Amino acid sequence: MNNNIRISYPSSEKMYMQGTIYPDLRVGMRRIMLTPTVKTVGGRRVAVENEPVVVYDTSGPYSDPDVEIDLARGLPPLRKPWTQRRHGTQMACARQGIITEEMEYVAIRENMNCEALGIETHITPEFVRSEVAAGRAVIPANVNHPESEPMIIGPAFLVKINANIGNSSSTSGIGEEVEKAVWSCKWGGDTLMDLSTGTDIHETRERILRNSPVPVGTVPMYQAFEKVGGRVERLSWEVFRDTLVEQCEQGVDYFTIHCGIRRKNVPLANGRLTGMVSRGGSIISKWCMVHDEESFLYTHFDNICDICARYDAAISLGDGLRPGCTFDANDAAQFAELDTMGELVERAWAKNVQVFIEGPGHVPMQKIRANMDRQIAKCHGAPFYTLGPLVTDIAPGYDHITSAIGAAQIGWQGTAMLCYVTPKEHLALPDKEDVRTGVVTYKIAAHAADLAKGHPGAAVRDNALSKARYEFRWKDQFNLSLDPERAVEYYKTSNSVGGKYCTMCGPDFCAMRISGELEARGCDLGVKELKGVKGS
Ligand SMILES: C[C@H]1O[C@@H](n2cnc3c(N)ncnc32)[C@H](O)[C@@H]1O
Ligand SMILES: Cc1ncc(COP(=O)(O)O)c(N)n1
Ligand code: SF4
Ligand SMILES: [Zn+2]
Repeated sequence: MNNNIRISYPSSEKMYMQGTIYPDLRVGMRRIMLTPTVKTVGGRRVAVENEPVVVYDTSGPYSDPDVEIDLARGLPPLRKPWTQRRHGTQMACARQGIITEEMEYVAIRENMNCEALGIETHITPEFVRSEVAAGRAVIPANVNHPESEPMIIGPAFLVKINANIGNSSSTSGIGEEVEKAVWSCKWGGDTLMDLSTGTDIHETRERILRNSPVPVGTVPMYQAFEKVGGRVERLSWEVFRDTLVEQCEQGVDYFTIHCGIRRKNVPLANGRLTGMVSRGGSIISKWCMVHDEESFLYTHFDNICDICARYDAAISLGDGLRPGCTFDANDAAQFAELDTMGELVERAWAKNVQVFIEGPGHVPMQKIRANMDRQIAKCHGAPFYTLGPLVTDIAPGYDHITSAIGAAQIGWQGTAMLCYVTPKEHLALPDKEDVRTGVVTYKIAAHAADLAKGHPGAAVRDNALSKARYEFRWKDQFNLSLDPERAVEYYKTSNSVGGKYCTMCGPDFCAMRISGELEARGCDLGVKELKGVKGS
């Protein structure tokens, strides 16, 4: 294993913001340093400073040069002192009116440096508490995953993205999976799901958890199924329960469990074009049919909640009957399951267990809204977490894009977390480079949704980048971008750094240059001082 794993970003510094309720809190952020704007005023060249831009940072201690990284030992246990003095789940605390360390942490994190910029925000620690109390937001934070930096999933907050990693029976080792995990954090992944189904499932998860600064989710059914040698008839509540406890002990922050599948609803998927595409969903459906019994995930739901409550693990109600093609979208099977999930939400809340709802899948654009509306109508305000959705089926190799189109739309409509899809979807197990592409693609979808929703301060980075672009501050444009390495690589394919144009139009046709010259001659084109972008 490469023990020197580090994350760095060009012209960026790690910075920390302090807590108020809890002055010991240090909330990590990234500050991007910019070069000055050079103007000619009255024949003299003057340099006007551009303020650094502060951005949300998922890279944890990996980007802090003062923290020693040792993958064999794992990250520092940030949350340990907090969880040791606490009794009860985040939801239990919230309902008692207690603002936990995690709640103040996420409030600071979501606002970035809005206060310094004079941008108003609705996000206060008390607001976070009230959203968690109402079940409208989830802070996935297993007491046994102290390495994780708190984050929040809810429609009133920044839209989050999840990256799926993990091995399959055919490929990849533990070192590779840890590398993918850290890589996802570098590019902006907010949570990770370890979906391993191959060898060393327990040890792979252990190494990911100990080195993950973001919450980790799993589908415990995969390991339970592996334990019974892939023989559905041998599966039982007991095997599942023991697996769930094992993973809770390790520190898994949220579990995808397909509790919404009822035996009576399984046949609804029969007439579909692509049947069932959920692994967990197909396994539990087969169990129901083989045993001719109701699903033990449904009948034991309260037991599942009791286990999760002991560790403050959250439940992600898995969409086992999600449509696997646009033709099957919004059918009776899918919506029967969604309605069942709505029933289960209140039972989780009765035990102070945080819960969110998984959604599809493959959905053409005109059918996306009905998914969000029905989730809102039936699930009592619990956050929605969707896979894409992919808006067409005809682009294998480009399904990060077919799905990001749907993800941006459903994110704007109120979905709280978007599960990424990589270019390898439907084709092969993604590698490290696919993780980067998937994460950056989903950052685009999530950020587009944040802008459209008007999240406080979301536009600061866009405006700073646009200003840099207009002023031909190329390095600032690259450094402010989601993938600076890619931007500079493309620029260099046919430019030498620094010109007042690029090879797209060439010097004579560069509209931005012509426009800039007009302005310099005194034609005011109306660009005003931008909030949060000083030095205009
Ligand atoms: C539910 C989603 O999870 C993805 N998925 C399943 N297993 C893995 C894995 N090991 N790595 C990455 N993605 C995975 C599938 O491609 C599907 O889109
Ligand atoms: C958003 C999301 N991520 C992961 C899964 C689990 O996969 P599966 O349902 O295939 O077991 C899921 N159902 N939804
Ligand atoms: S991605 Fe591949 S292995 Fe998974 S369901 Fe589709 S065809 Fe089967
Ligand atoms: Zn698919």
